Amino acid sequence: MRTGRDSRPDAAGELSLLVSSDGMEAAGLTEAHRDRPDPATYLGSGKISEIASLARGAGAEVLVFDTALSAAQERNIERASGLPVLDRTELILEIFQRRAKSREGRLQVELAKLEHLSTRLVRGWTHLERQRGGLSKTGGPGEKQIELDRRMIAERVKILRGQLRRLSRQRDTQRRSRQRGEQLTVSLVGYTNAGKSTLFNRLTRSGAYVANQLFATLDTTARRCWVGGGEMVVLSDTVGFIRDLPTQLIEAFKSTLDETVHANLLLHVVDASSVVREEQIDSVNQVLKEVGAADVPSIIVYNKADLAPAVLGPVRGEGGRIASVGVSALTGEGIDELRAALFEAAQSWRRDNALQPRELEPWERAKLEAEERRALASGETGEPPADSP
Ligand SMILES: Nc1nc2c(ncn2[C@@H]2O[C@H](COP(=O)(O)OP(=O)(O)OP(=O)(O)O)[C@@H](O)[C@H]2O)c(=O)[nH]1
Ligand SMILES: [Mg+2]
Repeated sequence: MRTGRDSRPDAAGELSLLVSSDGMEAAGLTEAHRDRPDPATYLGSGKISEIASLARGAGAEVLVFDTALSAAQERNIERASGLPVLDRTELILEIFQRRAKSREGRLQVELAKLEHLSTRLVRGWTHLERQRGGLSKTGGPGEKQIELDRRMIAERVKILRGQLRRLSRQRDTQRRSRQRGEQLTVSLVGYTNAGKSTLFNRLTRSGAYVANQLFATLDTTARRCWVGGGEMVVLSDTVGFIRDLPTQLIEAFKSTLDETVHANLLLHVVDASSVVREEQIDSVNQVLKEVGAADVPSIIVYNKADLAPAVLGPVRGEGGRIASVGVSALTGEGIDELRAALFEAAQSWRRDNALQPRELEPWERAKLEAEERRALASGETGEPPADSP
């Protein structure tokens, strides 16, 4: 179900991917356009009954709205249609919950869900009710119950915040020790499903989880990445962004997103084959701004060049620095140019900060050499092309 004046051609595809990423199957899709949403029901009553009968005809068990609904709107649509309703925020929260694997990830999602829940309690509507067994037909819980729920939530939120703060301190320490390594730290950012993990695996020869679903990656992983000429960078794969990322998630994922804020360089990975790639770039820049990473230098990586070959080849911008490169993380096309760009970035970062390459520990050198041997054996030299500095 899509509403509003949203007529981007890819929005339907994104909604279908979101729905399937939550383990559901889309039974049908319908659009509604309203200049101003009804404060009580979002849509008009005629439209809601139309949707309800469509949904029943298609055997749907839940209505998903590709927009944020207020607690009251949600409750009223559920009553009018007789079907449970998920709005866009809740759908994304559900997906995050499915994906969260690490302890930190689980805590972050739980916190985000509770924060969301507490906004829903304000109007005397509780989703705990749904968890307790089906839709209430009697007009919601009593004030006393709401008070209890609210107190329980507040206590749990406090505990979660404390645990997350401790984990965040650990993360800071790890990050500082990495930064003492005096290597350029590079963070992959981009719209969900752009191919960040595929690119991460290609560059670091590791096995991060890749899937054609939204938010496949929730946790941050960092690996060394050899970029040729004896130069190395530390590359992090991170959670993908999406248009209108729920603010509760941004807040809860603060420490994960901090990896991005503290990176020396961002590789902004773009699905070059998407018809809405400019909008996706804007959405990502918006989230970067919200997390305070707007000023971190970045290179745009147009990925999926196998589907959009026009993007191949580096483009230089201000001061001769590389502004964008085109690659296919899938086929490996353009990867040498990307490595060369990283090599260049690492060298100029070193120059700017008057840093010497760090003396490697023996085990690091051994690991690096093994990596290099593997790279050579698989036909990837990892060396910058001959014409680069
Ligand atoms: N054709 C093509 N598909 C690609 C390329 N890179 C990645 N993909 C596919 O795009 C989908 C998403 O890839 P991921 O690497 O999981 O994307 P991601 O950006 O890490 O996604 P999230 O972790 O969900 O944010 C997968 O089906 C990949 O196989 C590419 O260069 N070309
Ligand atoms: Mg990923």
